[in-house]
Amino acid sequence: MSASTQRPWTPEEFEAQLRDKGTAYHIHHPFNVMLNTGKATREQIQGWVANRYYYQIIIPQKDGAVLSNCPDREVRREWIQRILDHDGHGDDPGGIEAWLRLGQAVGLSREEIVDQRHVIPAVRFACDAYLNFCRQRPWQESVCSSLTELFAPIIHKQRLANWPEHYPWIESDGLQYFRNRVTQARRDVEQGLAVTLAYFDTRPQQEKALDILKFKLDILWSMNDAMALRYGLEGGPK
Ligand SMILES: O=C(O)c1cc(C(=O)O)c2c(n1)C(=O)C(=O)c1cc(C(=O)O)[nH]c1-2
Repeated sequence: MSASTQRPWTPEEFEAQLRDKGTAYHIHHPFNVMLNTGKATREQIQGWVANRYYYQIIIPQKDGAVLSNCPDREVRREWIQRILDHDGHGDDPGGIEAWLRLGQAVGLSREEIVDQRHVIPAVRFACDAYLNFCRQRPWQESVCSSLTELFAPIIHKQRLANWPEHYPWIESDGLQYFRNRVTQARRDVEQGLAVTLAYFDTRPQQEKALDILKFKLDILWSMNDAMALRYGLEGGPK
């Protein structure tokens, strides 16, 4: 039976299908496994932090794109929080600043992170693909593409659990970004899931949502591929 004639999945089934995609999350990428099992060198950690900075600065830009495409005031009222989380507001310096502190804690200068001298072209292309997708697609599709965050609390918790043990030279304050994200990501996912489960309501639409999530998983995966190529893997290429 083709997808077009099949009954839609129930919200529970659909959510389970989305969660199943977690097998392709970058938590399983050899470069991330190396980082989170204590096998990375100082240079590899620095390379990861400097490159991931580019993802960090793209995120609020893509959230601005979602806002600009969304005519629903109720959604915008919640979504705008994501920009505040990353850019900061009032006394809260925000996630990008927290990332810069992480960079300094791993031994990078603020300047060399901000001027993006370490950002690998393929990492830039991958992040830009995410931004361009969110600029061009209906806002609900962009919301769906944010759902890799379903799997993010685990990866942040893994870092918080393993880095202090394996990399005691990184000051604990530097890990604040990850602490903040555990709760922020859970809240983001609640909103993102509600929109996605409501909007993609036929089987072909639901299948499309799975493809969108895979596209985003591929962005994160290819960033890791690029970093593995540049900085190497423990024990050589895999
Ligand atoms: O460290 C990670 O592995 C990781 C992954 C992801 C993700 O799954 O997209 C995000 C983040 N971190 C993150 O910190 C973050 O703020 C974030 C926002 C988004 C998004 O797509 O809107 N993803 C992620």
